Amino acid sequence: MNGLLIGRFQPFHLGHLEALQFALSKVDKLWVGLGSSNKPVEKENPFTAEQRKEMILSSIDDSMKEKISIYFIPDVDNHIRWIEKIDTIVPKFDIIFSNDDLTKHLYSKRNIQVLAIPFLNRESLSGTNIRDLIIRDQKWDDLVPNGTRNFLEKTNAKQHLKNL
Ligand SMILES: Nc1ncnc2c1ncn2[C@@H]1O[C@H](COP(=O)(O)OP(=O)(O)OP(=O)(O)O)[C@@H](O)[C@H]1O
Ligand SMILES: NC(=O)c1ccc[n+]([C@@H]2O[C@H](COP(=O)(O)O)[C@@H](O)[C@H]2O)c1
Repeated sequence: MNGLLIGRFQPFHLGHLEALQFALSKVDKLWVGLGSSNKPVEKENPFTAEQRKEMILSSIDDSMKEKISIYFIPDVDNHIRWIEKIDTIVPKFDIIFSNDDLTKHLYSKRNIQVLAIPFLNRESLSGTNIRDLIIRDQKWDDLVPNGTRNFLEKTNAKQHLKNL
């Protein structure tokens, strides 16, 4: 069985890692969709799709890499066209992993199971919170995997975020 999990991963954090592990406990192959791949870099979307892919690949081990493929999913002005667009980008899948009501609704008319993802420590583990901690010079590095931490440090993400 194949599954799809779409997220923004701005940046890829330990909650996202847990979400991928949860999804992989249900499917053999997981397509990870990097949402808003066509959005310009801005405060809420500070990292490009290529950079988010780098964070994910440097944060997961080889056995996970074998089961995951990453795809770029652009935003589209119409939701129906968005899921049609996804069909042209990712291979067939049986399950979509999402906590988003709109995504659940969009796929409810198809023969695709929608599974909710259990949240891990959601108060701390959200992209919004981590971006905010980085900007405010607060401790954030224990909320992300090593791959993401190294990426954010080497690219001087603090300054980048402050400049947006
Ligand atoms: N703490 C968490 N534990 C488990 N799953 C999570 C957690 N945070 C996000 N997810 C899931 O990961 C997927 C991608 O989420 P997304 O990229 O929107 O992250 P986010 O941290 O909520 O982002 P932001 O705060 O920037 O909106 C979604 O399915 C979301 O439900
Ligand atoms: N019409 C659209 O382009 C459309 C609809 C729903 C979600 N998305 C994208 O999917 C990604 C994940 O969204 P949620 O965090 O709302 O599940 C985001 O990048 C979001 O922009 C796009």
